[in-house]
Amino acid sequence: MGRLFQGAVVVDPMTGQSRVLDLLVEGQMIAQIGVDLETSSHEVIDLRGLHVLPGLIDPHVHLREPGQTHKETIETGTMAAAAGGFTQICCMPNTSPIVDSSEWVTFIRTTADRFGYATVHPIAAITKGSKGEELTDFDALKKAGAVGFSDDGRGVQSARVMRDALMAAKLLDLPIIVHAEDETLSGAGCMNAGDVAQQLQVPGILSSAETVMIARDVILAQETGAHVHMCHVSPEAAVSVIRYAKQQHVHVTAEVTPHHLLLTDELVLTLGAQAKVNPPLRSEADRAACVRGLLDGTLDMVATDHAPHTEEEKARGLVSGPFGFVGLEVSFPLLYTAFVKSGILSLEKLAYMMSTAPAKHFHLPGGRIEVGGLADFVAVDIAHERRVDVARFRSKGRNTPFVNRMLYGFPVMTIHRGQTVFLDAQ
Ligand SMILES: NC(=O)N[C@@H](CC(=O)O)C(=O)O
Ligand SMILES: [Zn+2]
Repeated sequence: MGRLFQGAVVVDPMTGQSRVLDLLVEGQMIAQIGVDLETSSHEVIDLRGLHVLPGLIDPHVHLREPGQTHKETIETGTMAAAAGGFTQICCMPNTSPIVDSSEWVTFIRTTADRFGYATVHPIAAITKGSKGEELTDFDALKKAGAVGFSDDGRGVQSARVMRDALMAAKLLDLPIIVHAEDETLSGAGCMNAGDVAQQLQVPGILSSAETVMIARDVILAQETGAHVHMCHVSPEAAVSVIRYAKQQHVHVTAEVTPHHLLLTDELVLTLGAQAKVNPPLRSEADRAACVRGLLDGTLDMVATDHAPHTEEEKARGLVSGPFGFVGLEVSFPLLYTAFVKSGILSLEKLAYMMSTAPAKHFHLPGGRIEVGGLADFVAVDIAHERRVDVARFRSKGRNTPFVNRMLYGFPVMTIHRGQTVFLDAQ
């Protein structure tokens, strides 16, 4: 007996076409896809009125375990992923301790598998302790399951260390995942350098702090032939540098977050620390450039940069509170409502950028719905509007500037390897 998911509009990011189809799931796999599949010997799940997308894949999540379990755990973070329609996530190594040894890579994978809400692909540190000095053992980390290397949370300040990392990663065919930040330029800033920071008389973070590092690293990627992936791109000039590098056939990919696509530093005036994130929310010109970059393929994929913090930590305020927003449980509805419902982007293209593209560029399974493929998919409701209700989050974090927004496209059911890992109770 299989499970027959009946009557949803199945979104195909590969062909750009969507139609009403039934999906038969047997075990962890999709056994059949077709119109009016035979039902008699199966459990039937009625999905009429919903859209089914390949399980979303997030290349940039902070799960906070080991060491910061007051902010999030592997269990709560993967529950949040399931609630947001994500069946696979890549997690960043800036935990306590830093994930710079194969033991921690194995710990994260096995812990996530034990809960089973989503598949977690650890990203291991580039340098020991993410101190920017000595490379970690890339070979051992890859063998333990790391899908790439990053010192995210900090930039690798030394060009020599970055070049050595690119050479080592290239030998293993894995990406170096760049948090682009020159600390001599970002300094002690707490928001974008600009009119709003001046008005509030708080230290700013220059756009150049990000763009010079992106420029440096595409040059190093060109010279070494390695794959460099740019995290959470935010300034207009950085989008231009990446566009130019792609024209020069540099192996560069890039991600953009919902907040950099939708918000600007004006929001700091009303939300203060709730609008504090790194890289910071930037100007309207930067935001619009990120949207153009996503539409023309310069920016390949969406990342939530889910970065949970407690209310007490955020309450320390704009200057001393931590950077970051939670994102797993709001990202799909945010982008569906802002770009698909308004007609700027097709649903198939959004599914491509939130599932197929990360699978392709990080060499992960999934990213499509096909016979013989993993039964990883999400059913979303695009017909009804709902409020972002942080009290219902699975994440321990409530720190989102999108609180109380009315959105379409919330996930209703998430299937991970054939199992129902999220079902909306409403
Ligand atoms: N993005 C953030 O504002 N914060 C991230 C670090 C990071 O992704 O750079 C965090 O770990 O809290
Ligand atoms: Zn980062």
